Amino acid sequence: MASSKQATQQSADALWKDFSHPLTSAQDYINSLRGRRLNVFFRGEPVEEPVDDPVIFPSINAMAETYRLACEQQDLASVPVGNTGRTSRFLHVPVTPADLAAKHEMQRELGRRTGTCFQRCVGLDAISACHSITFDTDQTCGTSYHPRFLAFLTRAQAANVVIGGAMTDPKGDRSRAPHQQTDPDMFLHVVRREEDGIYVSGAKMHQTGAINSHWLLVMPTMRLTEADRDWAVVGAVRADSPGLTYILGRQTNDTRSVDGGSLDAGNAGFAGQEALIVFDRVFIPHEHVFMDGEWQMASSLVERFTTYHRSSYVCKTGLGDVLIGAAAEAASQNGVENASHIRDRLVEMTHLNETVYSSCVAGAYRALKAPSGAVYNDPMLSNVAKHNVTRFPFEIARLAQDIAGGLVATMPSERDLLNNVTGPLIRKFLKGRDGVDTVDRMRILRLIENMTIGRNAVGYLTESLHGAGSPQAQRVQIARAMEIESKRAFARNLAGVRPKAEE
Ligand SMILES: Cc1cc2nc3c(=O)[nH]c(=O)nc-3n(C[C@H](O)[C@H](O)[C@H](O)COP(=O)(O)OP(=O)(O)OC[C@H]3O[C@@H](n4cnc5c(N)ncnc54)[C@H](O)[C@@H]3O)c2cc1C
Repeated sequence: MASSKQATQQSADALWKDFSHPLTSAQDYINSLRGRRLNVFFRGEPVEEPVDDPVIFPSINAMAETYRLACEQQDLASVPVGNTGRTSRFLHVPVTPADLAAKHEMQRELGRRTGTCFQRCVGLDAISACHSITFDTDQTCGTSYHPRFLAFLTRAQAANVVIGGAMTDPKGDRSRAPHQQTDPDMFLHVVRREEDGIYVSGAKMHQTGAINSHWLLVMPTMRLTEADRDWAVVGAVRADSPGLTYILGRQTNDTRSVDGGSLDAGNAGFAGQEALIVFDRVFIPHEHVFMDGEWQMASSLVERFTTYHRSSYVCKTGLGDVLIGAAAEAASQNGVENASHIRDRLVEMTHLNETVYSSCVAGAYRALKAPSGAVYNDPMLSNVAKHNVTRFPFEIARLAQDIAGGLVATMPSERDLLNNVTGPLIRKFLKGRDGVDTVDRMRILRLIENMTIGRNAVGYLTESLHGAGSPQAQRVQIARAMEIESKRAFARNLAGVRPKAEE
């Protein structure tokens, strides 16, 4: 599948030549995705131009919203760069607690504006982790990755591009290390080293915004041993590199986007995107390699990335704001908004949503500083935040469905609404309280369906569960940091239990 050596072995300078003008608007960004001839498959067919595909476009539009927000609220979603310009906050490595807090405010706002995964956080958290870990690697191993990484980041900021964070490998038999797998491609690995760079093969799973990105930053997915040296690889790959194949994930009800109309999609404007990315001998020039063989640094990288990324799930509170609003609207349309148990459910939803927010933001203000100068969220609070996210959106979704009623799952289609026979019947029998347009009621119910069992439930629920690591991954980190011995000492002290030595 790989093209000729000449075609694939491009220098870093050559790889950046298409990015000489910064992307300053949503339209610039959308245009930049055209004509890339990516090797993309969706529902068994190659996709010629993803931008023109009606099922894929809402996911592109969600990413584009990060550019729109940067134009509309400059201070929230962009930062100064160079002497005069600005770049996206998604390309800014936080260096103060206030930076981290601002990032979280931006993420919540984008959640509110899109009601889905806007896909740009993984890349931000990947560059943030690489900033400090390349620095630490250079100190520990005598390498020179950090200056290389800074050079890459400076170019990315100047061009204001989208970077995808590619960590999760297929992993095959989960009880085995990479070198123990029957198929070495179960984890992305170096298959050849040459004077100018390296070639990598394998795959990355569940890649958010994969074909909406300009660059992919590949990283190991777990702690490695010395025997896993070839799997210890970090590097930046252009998303249109030869040797890459993208197989897009299917999302519930995704083809409602081609049914016509805008009602049945629930959220016609925005959607998330995940893909399986297959790497077949993809070339990375040395300038874009930020780890090659330093297996002992893999666990630090994974831990640093997940510390950032687990707090990035603050975005789900923006989605929560939308869903709580939709539930309140549905209650009002049904004439029950003043019922005490309905109000109580809205309070409960808000309490859960703000609990997630508070742990993310508290972790930002209790940030720690890495030797590279980057700051990262308090690890305990970040793990607690993400662990809350593995649960609370599911409860918020349950309460939204409770308030919405069964119609959220049994409602006829927009075409039935347009049909001469069924349309009048639907308008009559799906009516709520007087003064509420039946179609408005249907729209709100479809939005609740979209976020709780439809296309954007991928982003609101399953991603909340598994993204940045499944729940057990957080429990392991919480167990490591919970300092149970000092807590026992507090208890013994108050209870008057003498320390062993005194006995
Ligand atoms: C919507 C979505 C978007 C995502 N976006 C990205 C992205 O942009 N970039 C990226 O890199 N990743 C992404 N991910 C991947 C995410 O990080 C993984 O889904 C997560 O780490 C879990 O890995 P897995 O899906 O392979 O599940 P598994 O690892 O198979 O986990 C399934 C279950 O098995 C258990 N388990 C796993 N390994 C072991 C073991 N060794 N011993 C005992 N139990 C085990 C887990 O605790 C879990 O309960 C995304 C995931 C989703 C759902």
